[in-house]
Amino acid sequence: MAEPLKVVVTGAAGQIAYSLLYSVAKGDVFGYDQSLELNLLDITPMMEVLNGVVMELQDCAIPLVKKITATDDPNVAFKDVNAAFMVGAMPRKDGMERKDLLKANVKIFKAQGQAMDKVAKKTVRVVVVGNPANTNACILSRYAPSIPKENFTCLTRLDQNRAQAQIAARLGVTTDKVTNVIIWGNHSSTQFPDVAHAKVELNGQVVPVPEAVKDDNYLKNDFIKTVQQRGAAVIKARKLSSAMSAAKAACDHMHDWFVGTKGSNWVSMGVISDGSYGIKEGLMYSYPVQIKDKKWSIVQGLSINEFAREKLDATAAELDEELEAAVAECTD
Ligand SMILES: NC(=O)c1ccc[n+]([C@@H]2O[C@H](COP(=O)([O-])OP(=O)(O)OC[C@H]3O[C@@H](n4cnc5c(N)ncnc54)[C@H](O)[C@@H]3O)[C@@H](O)[C@H]2O)c1
Ligand SMILES: O=C(O)C[C@H](O)C(=O)O
Repeated sequence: MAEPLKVVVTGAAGQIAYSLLYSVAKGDVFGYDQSLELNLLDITPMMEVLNGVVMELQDCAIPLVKKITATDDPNVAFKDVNAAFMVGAMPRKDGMERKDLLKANVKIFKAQGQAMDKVAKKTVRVVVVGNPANTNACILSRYAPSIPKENFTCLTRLDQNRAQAQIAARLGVTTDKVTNVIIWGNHSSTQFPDVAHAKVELNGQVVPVPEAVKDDNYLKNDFIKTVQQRGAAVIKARKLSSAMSAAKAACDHMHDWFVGTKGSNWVSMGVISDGSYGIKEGLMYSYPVQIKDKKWSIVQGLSINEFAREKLDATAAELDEELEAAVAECTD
């Protein structure tokens, strides 16, 4: 068996982590023959709860898990880690937008970036889940300058999974038949779920999603709104934000980063913009990416019509504003 991989989960006593830790521990993300050392970080008042999570993980009796370290010290949690799931942050309540969390959460990512910079492996691969995820990831990266910017990403896979599931249900197929849906921009209500380049396998034939759906009005209106508002709909119903689906998406994201994408398929990830598709450099923007040898690259050359252009720019403008506010918040 390969050397153990060191994985940190922050917010480990919270609700997303409760699903996430089980999936990671049993091998869904890094492989069923990859042993693991799990570092669990939460804040001091949550240490008793976290201890309960550790007991449950032990009681799962999963042979892949070689060691579990529960701590409230980021310098211990991030020490030599290969992969980081950055979940620890306050979730929004009914009626809030995710950017309303900026004030409460962004400083967590500043402090954790500083710790990561000191003690994490320079090859660590990081996915930020805590909201506002894109901007938190940007701040985390800024405060960990010794780690390449490409190693910081944020989660928009939940939005992709939601979009894929909506299209699959509409066409009466399973979700695996729908590929190459794109989430552009911010993990917020300005995100642009785009199926212009998506494909679906229908009766053994692969066809473009717009051709299969045959309802442009639905794709330009209800479909987009449903995906944009899905997080809020879950909060309204559950009185808690999505957790099982968020954990599954975080696992999908990290799995594909480590294992790679298949053939001409792509997935959506928030990554640092290099100016592709006219988006300002330095924003943490969700793009379609392909992954090989644990390196992502933005899919180039997709046609962007006027409708899409407007949406790509609107979500970029929101990210720009958020980042400005976050930087101001972090300047003491
Ligand atoms: N990007 C996405 O797709 C997505 C999806 C769902 C939820 N989220 C976000 O994920 C975050 C976590 O959601 P949840 O439902 O698990 O919340 P939760 O409140 O159940 O758990 C959050 C945990 O983080 C801990 N925490 C707070 N500050 C911390 C710090 N400085 N260091 C370490 N841990 C800290 C809390 O003590 C708590 O245990 C929220 O911000 C939520 O909005 C993002
Ligand atoms: O909507 C939220 O605030 C939680 C999460 O970001 C989601 O998309 O479900």
